[in-house]
Amino acid sequence: MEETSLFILILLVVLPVYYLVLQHRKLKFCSYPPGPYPLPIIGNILHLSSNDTAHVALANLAKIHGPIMSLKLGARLLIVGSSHEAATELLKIHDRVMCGRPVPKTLEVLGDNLLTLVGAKSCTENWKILRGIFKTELVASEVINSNATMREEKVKELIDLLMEKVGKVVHIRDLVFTTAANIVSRLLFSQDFIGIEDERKKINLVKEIVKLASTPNVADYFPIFSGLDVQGLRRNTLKCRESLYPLWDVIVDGRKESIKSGGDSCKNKDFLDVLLANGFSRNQINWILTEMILVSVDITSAAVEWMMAELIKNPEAMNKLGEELAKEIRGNIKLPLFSVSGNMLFHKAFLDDDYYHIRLKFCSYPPGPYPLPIIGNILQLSRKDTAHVALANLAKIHGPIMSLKLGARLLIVGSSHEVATEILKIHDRVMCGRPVPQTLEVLGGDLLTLIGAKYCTENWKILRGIFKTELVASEVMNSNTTMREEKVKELIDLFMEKEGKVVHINDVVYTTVTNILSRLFFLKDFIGIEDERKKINLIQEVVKLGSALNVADYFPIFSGLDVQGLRRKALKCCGNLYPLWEVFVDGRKESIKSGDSCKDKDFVGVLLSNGFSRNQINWILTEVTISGVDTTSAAVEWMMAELIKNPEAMNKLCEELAKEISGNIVRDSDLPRLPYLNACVKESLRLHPTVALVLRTATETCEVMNYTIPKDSEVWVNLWALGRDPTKWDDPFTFNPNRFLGSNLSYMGNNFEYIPFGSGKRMCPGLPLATRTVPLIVASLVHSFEWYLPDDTTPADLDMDEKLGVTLQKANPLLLIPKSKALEIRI
Ligand code: HEM
Repeated sequence: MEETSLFILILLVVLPVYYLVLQHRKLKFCSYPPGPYPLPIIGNILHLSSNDTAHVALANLAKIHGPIMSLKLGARLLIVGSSHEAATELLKIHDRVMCGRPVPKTLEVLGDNLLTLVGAKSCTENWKILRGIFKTELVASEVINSNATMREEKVKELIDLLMEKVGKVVHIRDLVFTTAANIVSRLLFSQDFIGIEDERKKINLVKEIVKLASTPNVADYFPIFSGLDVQGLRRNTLKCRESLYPLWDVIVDGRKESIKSGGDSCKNKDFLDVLLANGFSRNQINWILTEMILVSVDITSAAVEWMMAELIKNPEAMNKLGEELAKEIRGNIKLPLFSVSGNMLFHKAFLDDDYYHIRLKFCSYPPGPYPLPIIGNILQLSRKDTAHVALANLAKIHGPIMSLKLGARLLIVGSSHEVATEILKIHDRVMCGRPVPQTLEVLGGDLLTLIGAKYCTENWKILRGIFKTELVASEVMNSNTTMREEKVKELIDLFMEKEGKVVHINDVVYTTVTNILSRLFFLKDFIGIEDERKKINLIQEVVKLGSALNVADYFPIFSGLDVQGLRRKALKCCGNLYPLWEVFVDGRKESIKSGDSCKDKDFVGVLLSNGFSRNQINWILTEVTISGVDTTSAAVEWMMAELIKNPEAMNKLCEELAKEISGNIVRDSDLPRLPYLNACVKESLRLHPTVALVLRTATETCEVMNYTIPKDSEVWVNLWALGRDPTKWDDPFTFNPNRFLGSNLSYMGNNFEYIPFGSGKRMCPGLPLATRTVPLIVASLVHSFEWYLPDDTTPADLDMDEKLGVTLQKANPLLLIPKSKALEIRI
């Protein structure tokens, strides 16, 4: 027994030593490439003991042993090529033979027996199939081209994220890692793999698998350990798989479901669709998705990180690249990282434990007046009622695109037609947000809202759709012609009664316009003679509160508070206004209930039949009224003031009306035959755009005129400045309607030197109503009356001072005395 034990012991000790000696000798005497002397058993492992600098160690060894070397890693022979000749022989001449891949045993646990690309030990038929699918479905030139927008979007998201981190330290590789992973995942299964909410979880998971796969596994080099997992690498890899595969399962199951339910026919087929259509198993798909992400993402993000590090380290190259980009790139997807030379400074690059962290400092906002600490440029706009003029003056100093700070908020102001074009046309999709004062938020809250919509949400779209079809569609406009004419006739009758007396033009017109709207709302006048000013005052109070500067909007410290009492007052105001709407809304409900079918096609009827709540309807009526009445009545007042101030224009208009109108009543159908009237309206809106500042917010970070406009900045377009731009208008401060005669400048928001109704997604939806109401009222006033200024004021004395609230009003109301022309009715 003892002998047997001894024999086994000898076998166990002597045979491996004999085997190793043999191996060692074989190595010595065969004509393998030269290399450092291998130690018994471990070979040259000590030469490469530091895994993360093996490439450097090998390059140094190549200096001694030549461009092709042999080393021993445990039991494995390793050949290393380090010159282009060696590379040519290995990868070109002997490509067919050298096409195997050493797959670490760690990874084998994941991909073994499966079709695999990077994990294929030799170029098998299965490998060929998979590589074929990869090439056709992922990287064929049509696929690459058709996914250009997707890639640009992903990079844009990266840029937006960097914009949010302006001035902070960012981890370049991690951020790019997410972008690269999502670009690949979009190709694979049309979804982002790493969402914002995932934070580092998924990134860490992928990195962990990469790390495990690249850790030398003793089982790969010492057959004696083959099949064992002494370092726990396989166990840890399987653990990672347990976390990763369920993530793939969700995606694959979701896709299977959608295919089962008929699928999304509009969606292009992606890689996953092809795998499923080809009957790939769940395990197979999980592995393919894993290896695609593993091989592509780490490598791509490292490449970007290195390139950034080199550019930072080589400012000359960075500048040259910056110049090339500034010269060649047009449009908004310019990478701000390389923004126009000098606009952005990379302050410092430094190494920490693992990665380059790069501190970025952006200075690429548009120029503007120097902001004071905390309050910023608020003092420059302290007189809110002339903010449009102050901004136009600042633009003369700082240029047509400026940035200012209002407390904590960044404000971008555009004052030229080029800037307006970029903001409202080129970047309309991004600039479609609206800054809603916290005062108004309490009223609109969670309700469907138009003017109060911070973003162009689905709800906003629904409401805008209803607004357009039910209030201003051409059929609605045409079918309500008589109603509008009647309301204007009432206005004329009222002035007839006041003949010889001083009248407040805006007040009277205000009532007319409110009632034109309320007739569209619920077929009744909202403001009756008996109401005196109560309802008008209430509406005007809501407008005033909505336009008052609320500190909570500019200083986050006050956010949610109501230090000026604006929200409280707005709520109180609506508390008084809403019951007044409700009288009419309830009336409409009753009439619908009692089957008054011919009257169910008004706005409120449509809102009720669509199940809108009482509160919702109250708010919609309020917001349409506040956006429509103030603007329209101010437009009439300004135009009347200009006509009084410019008797020549007034006479010309009177002549046109006398010639074209057959009778004492101007009809809606007459308007197209009155070119001078229409030119007067346009000219008046040029000088006095009743919405002087178009207010938007940037919903994403973008670039305008090569400047960075960060997400959430407030963006104003100064229509008042556009209308008075001397580079676009001859004699811009003179009221000269002739300039619009024969001109093709329309209200449609296509000519950016003239956009009184705004442009793009948030353009005024009330335009069709406004452009038929304003000329009808003014033509009627001018056709029926001669107008005189009170107190012997001459037209030259008439002041044109402005006051900016939500709308641009005449600071001193226009007071006039009507004298009937006592026209004969001509039939
Ligand atoms: C002369 C009269 C008017 C002028 C000059 C005017 C001008 C404007 C302007 C410049 C805007 C902002 C556009 C933009 O952001 O690009 C706007 C928005 C709006 N206007 Fe008018 N408007 C007038 C009459 C009306 C009328 C009569 C109504 C309603 C019947 C109305 C309802 C609205 C609404 C609801 C918005 C907000 C749209 C949104 O944010 O989606 N407007 N208006």
